[in-house]
Amino acid sequence: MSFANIPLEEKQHALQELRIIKEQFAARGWFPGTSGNLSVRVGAYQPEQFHFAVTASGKDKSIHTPEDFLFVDQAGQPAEATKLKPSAETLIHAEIYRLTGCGAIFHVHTIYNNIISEGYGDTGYIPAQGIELIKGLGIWEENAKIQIPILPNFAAIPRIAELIPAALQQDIPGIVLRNHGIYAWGANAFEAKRHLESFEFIFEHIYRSLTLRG
Ligand SMILES: CSCCC(=O)C(=O)COP(=O)(O)O
Ligand SMILES: [Zn+2]
Repeated sequence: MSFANIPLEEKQHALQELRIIKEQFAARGWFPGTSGNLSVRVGAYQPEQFHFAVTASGKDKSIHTPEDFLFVDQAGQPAEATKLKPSAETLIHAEIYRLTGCGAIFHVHTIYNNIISEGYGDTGYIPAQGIELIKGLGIWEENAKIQIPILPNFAAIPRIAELIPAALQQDIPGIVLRNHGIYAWGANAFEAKRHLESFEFIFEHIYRSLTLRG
């Protein structure tokens, strides 16, 4: 489906969803120093052709402006004429969409995801078990044991993107960049938000449990 053929109402709905999520996450302090980026896919999905709305790069995400979002294609290139620059990490979003066909991807930098990803960075994954919010990831198995993948935080985003296919864990809707932040996704914005909140709960739980035990 070409970008022009995607109904205007669907595009406006995606922008409205992003605006609300952006406001909610900003209120939690989840976009320090302009970090973080958000996207919602629009139109039909084929691995080789799709479109999504993404946050513009370098904006203060705690305020709303008419220049907060733009639409890009599967290669991360603007889908229509604009002076806006897509997020510097758009290629990571594009690769996750290509591999999963998901509907929304949210990326935030938090103290907990940074500290925990550094602590387990050499292991390559964050292990978690016995934390109720694992169910928030859609994993309902009793006492499930999960491994959340960690990728190196290369300066070159294409170098990170090319590691994603091998890093993806079936049933784990997230990837962490070491000492950088998390990407969480879902079939739609509601699910991606639930997954992101669940991951962040898990990271804080691990951090506080380790601190308590000394
Ligand atoms: C200012 S934090 C460094 C860049 C980053 O990791 C990030 O999430 C924000 O980049 P964007 O281009 O999406 O504003
Ligand atoms: Zn980032």
